[in-house]
Amino acid sequence: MEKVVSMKDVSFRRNKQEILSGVNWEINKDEHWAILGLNGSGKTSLLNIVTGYQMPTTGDVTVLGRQFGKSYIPDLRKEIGFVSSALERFSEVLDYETVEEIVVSGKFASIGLYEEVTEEDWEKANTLIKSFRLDYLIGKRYHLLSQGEKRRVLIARSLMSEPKILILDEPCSGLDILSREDVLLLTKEIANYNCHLIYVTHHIEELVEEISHVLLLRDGKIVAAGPKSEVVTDELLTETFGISVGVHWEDNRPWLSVRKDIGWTKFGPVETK
Ligand SMILES: Nc1ncnc2c1ncn2[C@@H]1O[C@H](COP(=O)(O)OP(=O)(O)OP(=O)(O)O)[C@@H](O)[C@H]1O
Repeated sequence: MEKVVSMKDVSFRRNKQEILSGVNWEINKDEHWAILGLNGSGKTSLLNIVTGYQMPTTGDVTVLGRQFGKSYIPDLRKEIGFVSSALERFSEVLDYETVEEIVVSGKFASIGLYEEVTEEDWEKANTLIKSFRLDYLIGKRYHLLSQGEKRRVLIARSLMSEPKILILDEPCSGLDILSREDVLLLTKEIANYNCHLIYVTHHIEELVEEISHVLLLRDGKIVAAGPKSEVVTDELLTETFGISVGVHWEDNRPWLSVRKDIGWTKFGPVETK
């Protein structure tokens, strides 16, 4: 069966720095992944390779049936949706557009409305707006939305082009608990849109039920990659984050606590028992 993403022995070097090394990773059909790792662990670099924005220094990469080095990569990008807080930096372009204009413009995978929009496009945008429970915002301009509403609108927009992979890069960063839960509820909807989710976060409590698999990254190397229940463990997360942590599960959702038996100084861990 064709893999959604396949990486074999991938490395990525810049200025003699080994940013990624020995990366072997596969996403199969119907899997939804989360990527966790400290700042600077290589998450963005890994995603830049998946989207074809950066070529690996060594190794083989195939994404959605396109083998890097042998396929035309710009076509691939049309099949990958990407939502990150970086998009909000373009907000002056979006500011005076209405919620429905922003969602429908996702058809062109560009910011703003530049091409002709058909009746069918509007219908599709309206369906997305309804299923993402954004209808109460119809007619409202982007700059008037709360941070959480902006994220949800951008996620709805990203599905207009029917991507086969959707990357959400820290979609809940900076949100309060209520807005975070609203965004997390959307992951259920996204799973119905026939696309494969890659969800980047620093917080394991965002690994909701729909996330089936997890990749842990530390210093550019994979600590573990596989089914969520096998990867989200005390030992593997402690290794990934470099601080002693414990996981507990509530309603199939993991939560993290820092363990008291180990204290931290600037020189590293010390026993406190
Ligand atoms: N093009 C590049 N040239 C030089 N160094 C780079 C380049 N891209 C990334 N790096 C370095 O590689 C390391 C990994 O960066 P990356 O942005 O992939 O980490 P990250 O896990 O996404 O971090 P964060 O959680 O802070 O976003 C960092 O030390 C970064 O400075």
